[in-house]
Amino acid sequence: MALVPNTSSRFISPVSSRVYIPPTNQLSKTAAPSLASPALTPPTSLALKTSLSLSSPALIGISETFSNLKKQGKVAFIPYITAGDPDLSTTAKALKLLDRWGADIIELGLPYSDPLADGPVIQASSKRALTKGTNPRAVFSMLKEVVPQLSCPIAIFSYYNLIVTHNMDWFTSALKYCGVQGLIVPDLPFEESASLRKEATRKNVDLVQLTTPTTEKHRMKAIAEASEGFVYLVSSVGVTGARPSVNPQVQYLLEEIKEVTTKPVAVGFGISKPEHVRQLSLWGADGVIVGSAIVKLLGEANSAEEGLRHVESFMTSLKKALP
Ligand SMILES: O=P(O)(O)OC[C@@H](O)[C@@H](O)c1c[nH]c2ccccc12
Repeated sequence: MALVPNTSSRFISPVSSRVYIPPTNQLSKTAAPSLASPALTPPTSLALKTSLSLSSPALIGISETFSNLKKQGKVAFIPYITAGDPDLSTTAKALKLLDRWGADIIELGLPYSDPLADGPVIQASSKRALTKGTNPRAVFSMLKEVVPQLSCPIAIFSYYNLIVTHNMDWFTSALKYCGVQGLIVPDLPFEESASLRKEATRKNVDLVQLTTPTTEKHRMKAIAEASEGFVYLVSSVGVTGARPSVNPQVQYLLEEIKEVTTKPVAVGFGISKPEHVRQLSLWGADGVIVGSAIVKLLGEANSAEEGLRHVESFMTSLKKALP
C-alpha cells in the first residue's frame, strides 16, 4: 500500500526543503489551523498503523528503555536539545549522533517565544531556532525521516500554548505519526493535564509529569501516579541552567518519590558535570537529564560541526561517570 499517495497539496517546511505529502484519502478532518505555513495534516489512524508498521522499526518505548537499563544496573542518560538550533538539519544530525554516543532517551524541545521556565541559554537557543523559522510542522517532518534511524526513544518537550494552538488531537496524532514516544509540558499544571493525558494515551504517547522540590507530598504522589514513562524530578527551584552543584535536597526527594511509586525517576535542572551525574546515580536516580550545558556547546560554537564535536566529548565525560 502506497504510504504516501500522490496529492496536489504539498507541505514544504519553511526551514528545510523536505516535502511532507499528507495522504489525500486519509486527511484528518480536523486539520490544524496553519501558523506561518500550510497545515501538516497527519493521517488518520489507518495510515498511522500502516506507516508505523512499514516505515519504522519496532521502536523501543520509554518504560522499556528504563526497565532494560535497570536490569543492567545502568542509569539513563537523557540529553535535551532545542530543535532548529543552530538549524534543523543540524538537529537531525545531532539526534543521530546523540543516539550513537549513548543517549538512552532524547528530549527534543520545540522552540517557543516565551519559554518562562528556561534560563538564558535555552532562551537564546529558542530565539535562534525561531529566527530560522523552526515550527512544529517542520520539526515533525524532520522527525518522520529521522526517528526510524534511531535506536533510542524521543520525547518532545513543548510549552502548552504550542499544543493548544494546533489542538491536542492534531498535535498528539502528529507525535504518533513521527514515532515520538513521549511528551513533556513543563507549564501544564498537573490539575489541568487530564485531557492532554487522555489524548496522549489514545496515541500511545507517554505524557511525562514533573515534580519539584516544593511539590507537596500528596500532590507529588498524584503526579507520580499519573506520569507515564517516567517521573521528571526538577532538582531545584528557578529556571533551567547549569549549576555548580546538585541540590542536596534531591537525595531526600528521590527517597520520597520512591516511597510512592515504582516508576523510574529522572532528575533534571543544572546537571552539567561528571560529579553531578555520579552523585545522582548514587542517590538512586534512574535517569539524568542534561540540557543547557549541551545546548550551549551546540548553539554557541563557531560551526555546527565544531558544536557537535564539543557535545561528543562532553557527553562522553558524563557517560563515563554513570554506572
Ligand atoms: O537545562 P538544564 O538545567 O540541564 O535542565 C534540563 C532541561 O534543559 C530540560 O529538561 C528542559 C528544557 N526546558 C525546560 C523547562 C522546564 C523543565 C525542564 C526543561
